[in-house]
Amino acid sequence: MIPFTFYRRFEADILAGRKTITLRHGSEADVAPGDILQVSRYEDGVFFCRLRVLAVTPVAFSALNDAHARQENMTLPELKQVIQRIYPGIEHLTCIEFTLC
Ligand SMILES: CC(=O)Nc1ccn([C@@H]2O[C@H](CO)[C@@H](O)[C@H]2O)c(=O)n1
Repeated sequence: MIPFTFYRRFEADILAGRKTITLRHGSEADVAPGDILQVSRYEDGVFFCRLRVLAVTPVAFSALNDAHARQENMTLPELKQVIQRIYPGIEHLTCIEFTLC
């Protein structure tokens, strides 16, 4: 089981199945299809679910599209703004697609 965190503001969307991908950079993206993620909130470490990784795909920031945004339950401008805040200036991202266990 791989420990993994999300900001707490995404907890409800993940538990409801409205958010089915996350875009990560560097060692945070070190997962493979079939891995089980033990997911807790970044802010307080509270466990809230297990996720199974379905796919791991490289994606450039400039190639993000409406399909990515839909899977994040955001608009594309919202998603780009969120990512620019978390990973300023980073072009190389990894899209991790998941499902609730
Ligand atoms: C807590 C932590 O370690 N890191 C991150 C990094 C990203 N994300 C979310 O994934 C999507 C694309 O980046 C957006 O919805 C982000 O807000 C997150 O929740 N937590």
